[in-house]
Amino acid sequence: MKDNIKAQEQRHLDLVLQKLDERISETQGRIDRANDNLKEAEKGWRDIRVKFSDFNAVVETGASVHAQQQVLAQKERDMSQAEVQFETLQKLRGRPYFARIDFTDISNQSNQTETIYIGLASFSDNDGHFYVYDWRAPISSIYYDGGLGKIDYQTPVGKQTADVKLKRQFEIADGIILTVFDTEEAVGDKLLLNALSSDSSTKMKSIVTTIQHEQNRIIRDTDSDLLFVQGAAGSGKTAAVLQRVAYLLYRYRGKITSGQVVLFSPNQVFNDYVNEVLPDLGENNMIQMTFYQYANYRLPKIQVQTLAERFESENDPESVKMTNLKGSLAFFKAVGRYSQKISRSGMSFRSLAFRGEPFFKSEDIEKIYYSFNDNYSLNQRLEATKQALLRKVFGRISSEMKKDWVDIAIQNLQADELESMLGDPDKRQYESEKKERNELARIIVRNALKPIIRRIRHGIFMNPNKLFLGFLKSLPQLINLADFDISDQEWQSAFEGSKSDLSTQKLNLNDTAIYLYLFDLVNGHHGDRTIRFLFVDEVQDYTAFQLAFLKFSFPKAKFTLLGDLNQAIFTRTNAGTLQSAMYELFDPKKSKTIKLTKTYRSTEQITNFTSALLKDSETIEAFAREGEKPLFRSGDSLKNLADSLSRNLKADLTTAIITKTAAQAKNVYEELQKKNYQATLITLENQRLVPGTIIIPGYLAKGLEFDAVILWQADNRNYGSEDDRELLYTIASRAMHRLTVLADDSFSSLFDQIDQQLYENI
Ligand SMILES: Nc1ncnc2c1ncn2[C@@H]1O[C@H](COP(=O)(O)OP(=O)(O)OP(=O)(O)O)[C@@H](O)[C@H]1O
Repeated sequence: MKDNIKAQEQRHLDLVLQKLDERISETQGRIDRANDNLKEAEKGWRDIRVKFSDFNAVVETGASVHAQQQVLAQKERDMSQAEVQFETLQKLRGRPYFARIDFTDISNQSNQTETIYIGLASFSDNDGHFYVYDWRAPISSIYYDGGLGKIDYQTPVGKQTADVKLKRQFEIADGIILTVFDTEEAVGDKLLLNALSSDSSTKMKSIVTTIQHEQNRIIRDTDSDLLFVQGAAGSGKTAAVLQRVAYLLYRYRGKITSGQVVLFSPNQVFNDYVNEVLPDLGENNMIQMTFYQYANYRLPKIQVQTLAERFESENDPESVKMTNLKGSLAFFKAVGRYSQKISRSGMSFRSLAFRGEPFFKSEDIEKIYYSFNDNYSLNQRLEATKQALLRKVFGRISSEMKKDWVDIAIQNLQADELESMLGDPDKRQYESEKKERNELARIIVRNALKPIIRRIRHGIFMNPNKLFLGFLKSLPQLINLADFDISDQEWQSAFEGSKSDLSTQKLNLNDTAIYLYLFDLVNGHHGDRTIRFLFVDEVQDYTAFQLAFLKFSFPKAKFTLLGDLNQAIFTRTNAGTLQSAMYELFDPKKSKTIKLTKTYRSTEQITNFTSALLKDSETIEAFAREGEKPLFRSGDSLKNLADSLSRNLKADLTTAIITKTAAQAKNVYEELQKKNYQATLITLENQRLVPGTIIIPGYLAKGLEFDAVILWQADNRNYGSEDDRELLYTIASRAMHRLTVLADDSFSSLFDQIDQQLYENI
């Protein structure tokens, strides 16, 4: 019976492949024709006569150039459409579909059973018969959402119901059906187990064939302005979010592009790790950056604290208490209040000099700034000040022209300078020498004034550093510090820290967000309104302030925040606080939280162990995939490391040795080199993952996964305080198949709470 089904399905597959082949050769023909057309069109340039003899000739030339450009653009569009289609067809050729569903559409009240096949993209013939449905099509949702029987699915015109009679899954390779199985579940565990048992790779893979019901809710959500996803390590948050981007680009095709979607990721190594998923799904990558990159791009002249500095600096200027304050929504609001105060007084200015002399003193600019109507917004005030200053600058031109420095400048002019100012000497016609001198003087003065004009136009007469420090200084009047358990003295010393940082053009990450927000408010910036969807991965490492600032900076974007509150290695954010802060910023009616409790990355043994490491953790359910218990090995770490590495090598696993700091990683690397052991050291964000053994500090391993993880020197020296628990959990949960914990002597007491049955001590 089963063979019979397989044979029938193979016949159907052969038919689809034949249709695909036909379409591929048709498309190849279109590409060839489009190519010929393009070449032909390019020849059109030769027919354009460039004429500048009179005005009409110039207009005529311009019109022909424009027409030629239009023709070329159209041909290029034809060409690239054909190429995109060709690529999609080629992808389908390898594996046209992965599932089949038979159902009756209850909403239609028709009793006819329909059969659809689901794959990476839609494929239909010219009569509109669909051989394959895109996994993102509304109807495809029923594949992910349930077993057999009645299932609702959302379409752009509302909810529909289908009665599912058959769900069939396929494994296909090179045009041959390897396995067929019918299932009554949403996505059969067998298929999922196959997907999860495979080896890790340096690039994340797509999960379209095995998306789980809860993940599908995340992927297809279009109602929420704020979608908050809380999920344990390895529960597929990142995977879901990447499929979500692909889904949104499909759902809003023609309305949004990948350039209107931004993903804030934990570090650049991670950016590199995930950057093939969307192209594999036939979509372009969204914009991806870290918060540090964004801040750095906004403040090119200031050295923003890097990830390594933030994690490794021994004398971290910001205590947890201070981060709680500076990262709070209350602080964010205080910046807003301060900026309103600024419309009455307190703005800081810098003098503008001209030829070494003050042109505008800061007090003069201040007087102008506050001379306008009280109800001017900060933006209007700034614009009005710019206009007033520019008027004064232009008003100075004629008096400046009479000055001696101008005469000297004229006398020193070289012939070529003179020519570039006044044009060809043979064609110059001035009534008098005086007129010629005046013309030269005007040009010289205008040129000399250019820098000051530019500074005025760019608002460089404001002093953002002073403004920022002024704000910090007056904070005790804006916020009750005691609510954050901070004394005036502690605040004063934090203020001194920020002041001294700024004197060397540096800012820590808390201060950066504050500085930028205040700067944007006083400059009347309203953020980037083109971005429609914004994702923040590892949101637990952000403060409420940073998130509120992102909302301010991308006011038209719908937010999807993904986090695991058990992995808060930077902020030690309290779960509830971050979530409730976000609910305060968005309309609660348009906000949703989805929890993912099942984890997929690690074997059941590893997940049980890592969950036991947590205190008051959210529910974590392991996916049933068998493996070894984690191994604890104490004694000579280097010897144990070599043993563990060779064991993993025998099992064909790639291994990450994860240390606490970059310095330790470097040390391990040097030791391995002495033993001629091949490994790659990753200590900088801009490095890429490579196959084989890697050595990496924990904070750069965020969001990544490896076949095997060796946790380096997991003793009390490295992980001695409660604050290290999240980091330890984050590192251990990177392991897919095997976890080894090493310590020279005794293990960190953070492991004490774990039932000894859950690991093996050797
Ligand atoms: N539905 C699924 N089908 C197949 N594989 C899945 C599925 N969901 C998740 N995975 C796999 O599980 C692993 C972990 O997923 P992912 O990295 O998205 O988790 P995460 O929640 O972002 O984890 P972390 O918070 O630890 O970074 C990945 O290898 C991913 O491909």
